[in-house]
Amino acid sequence: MAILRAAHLVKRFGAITAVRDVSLTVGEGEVAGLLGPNGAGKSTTLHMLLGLITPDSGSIELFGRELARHRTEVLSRLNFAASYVDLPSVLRVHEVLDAFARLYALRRPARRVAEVIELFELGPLRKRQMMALSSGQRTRVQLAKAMLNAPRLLILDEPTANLDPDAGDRIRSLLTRLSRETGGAMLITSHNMREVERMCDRIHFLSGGRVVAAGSARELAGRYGAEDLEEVFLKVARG
Ligand SMILES: Nc1ncnc2c1ncn2[C@@H]1O[C@H](COP(=O)(O)OP(=O)(O)OP(=O)(O)O)[C@@H](O)[C@H]1O
Repeated sequence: MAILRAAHLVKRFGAITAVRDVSLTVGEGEVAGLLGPNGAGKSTTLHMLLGLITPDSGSIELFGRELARHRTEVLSRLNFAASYVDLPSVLRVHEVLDAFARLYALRRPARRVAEVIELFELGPLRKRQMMALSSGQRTRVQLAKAMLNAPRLLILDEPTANLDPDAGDRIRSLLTRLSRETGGAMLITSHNMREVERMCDRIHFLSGGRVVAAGSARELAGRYGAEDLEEVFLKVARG
């Protein structure tokens, strides 16, 4: 079953058409990638899928229900993390997680907070203020917050941006393990082609606000006569 089905999304900001025609599906347990050059419309697409902005046209179905008509219900089954979203800097790690656990109206908030602290190895940091964390540590808190409600779809906008290769590699391993263990689907944007090759079952390539190619990394490389996804990216981005 498709967890997410978006069809012919369009979004304009005044004279700018950020998204012209984006259709994509994400299946149960699938890790899907959204790739494309700067300004291709990736974040705008994610923000429509999250109900943060409304498409000018097109449709979004999550878990078989229309987002526009079942907003509260479907949004409670997904979560989001992005490198550009800051969590309150004066709060301590456990306070941030406690606050979101309550916001999500979890049945056993304290227990779930303890579980994600363990999962993301945040125990030694739980009393640290957010402002005193490194980028890699902050990313782990973002992901812990995003896993609080055990989402069936986790949407990640550049989850490893700003991380050094070691921290990025740890986060990728963790996300891969999470998707395998929980069976939850993920939709990820990234400019790191090796990350996408390693993590994503299926890739949607955006350019100029349109999906111009979709398939696995291997299928795309074959279709474009390319060695790897990096070469596919260059061929697609340069038309
Ligand atoms: N709120 C807004 N108002 C006006 N234009 C916007 C707005 N948000 C996005 N845009 C424009 O829409 C286009 C798509 O932007 P978007 O952020 O979706 O691209 P992106 O693929 O996520 O890029 P990047 O890889 O740089 O993050 C860009 O031309 C951008 O300038």
